[in-house]
Amino acid sequence: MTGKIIKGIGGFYYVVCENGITYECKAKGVFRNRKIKPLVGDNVEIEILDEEKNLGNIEDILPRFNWLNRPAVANVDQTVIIFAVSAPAPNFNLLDRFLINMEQHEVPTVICFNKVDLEGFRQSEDICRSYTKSGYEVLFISAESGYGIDVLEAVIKGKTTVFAGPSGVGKSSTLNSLFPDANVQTGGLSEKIQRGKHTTRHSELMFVDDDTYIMDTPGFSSLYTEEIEAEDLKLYFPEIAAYTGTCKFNMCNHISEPGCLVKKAVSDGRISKMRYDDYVMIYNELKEKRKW
Ligand SMILES: Nc1nc2c(ncn2[C@@H]2O[C@H](COP(=O)(O)OP(=O)(O)OP(=O)(O)O)[C@@H](O)[C@H]2O)c(=O)[nH]1
Ligand SMILES: [Zn+2]
Repeated sequence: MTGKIIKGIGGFYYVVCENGITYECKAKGVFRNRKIKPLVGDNVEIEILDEEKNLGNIEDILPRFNWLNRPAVANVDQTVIIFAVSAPAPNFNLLDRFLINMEQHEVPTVICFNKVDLEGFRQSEDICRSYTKSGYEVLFISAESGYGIDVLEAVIKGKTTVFAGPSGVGKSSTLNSLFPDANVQTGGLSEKIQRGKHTTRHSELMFVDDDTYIMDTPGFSSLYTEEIEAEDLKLYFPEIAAYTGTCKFNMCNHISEPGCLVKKAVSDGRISKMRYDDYVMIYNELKEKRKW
């Protein structure tokens, strides 16, 4: 039988199968020789050992189409990154770093700006909207008033979505308005939300309905753990990557080379100046790092 790992604790994996039953499994399959560890989100082949107690054994891990380190999860259709338009004001630099990370792992990202009911929205609206120019889907919502929640609901339907966002942006409120009675289906999404910060949290996919799964990630401070070569950074800004091979120099890094079409696009307003400035800042950081 095939199923999906939704949780892994202490050597046990919880696998939801096509029949809707969750089996508690150990991993003793042949894949162990291949030195891969099962991840939450993995689609697996299981052998059922005990129908009554719902026990099984993971026999094989089906190929992954992507995976993330933090949170550790495989086969992610998308991430929804939540920021507030105000209170707290969006940290666009943090957003850009998050987006790089997702591009690196080839996980599509939907950017969701919450708290549009607040006055402060006017100050950040234009920059928030400019992310569509970078190629991202941008949603505006208010968990408080319910504005846009239906659109977000449609975005996550039938997909496996990782929710991320810095503290205080209203991620929990958003999840609660999406799934007001989630604990019925997920075995305690709202309970989980209320448990707060002091509980050790492990990655866990929550089954919403047919083919719809979500994962809530607590905070995301340790973003920049993976190595990137400065010269590869341009690949992870979609609006910059679009210019690959078009500048005067084929290997142009779009920093200070003559005949750079990216710099021209920035001065013409086709590429966001703020995004480009973040690109240059991070590029220089990566260059500096290499000297050490
Ligand atoms: N005005 C307004 N306030 C909101 C909205 N959504 C959430 N808030 C408020 O923002 C604060 C933070 O909301 P939470 O849902 O706890 O935020 P969180 O992102 O889960 O924060 P952490 O628990 O720290 O990770 C709370 O006081 C909420 O009432 C919204 O759409 N509009
Ligand atoms: Zn260039």
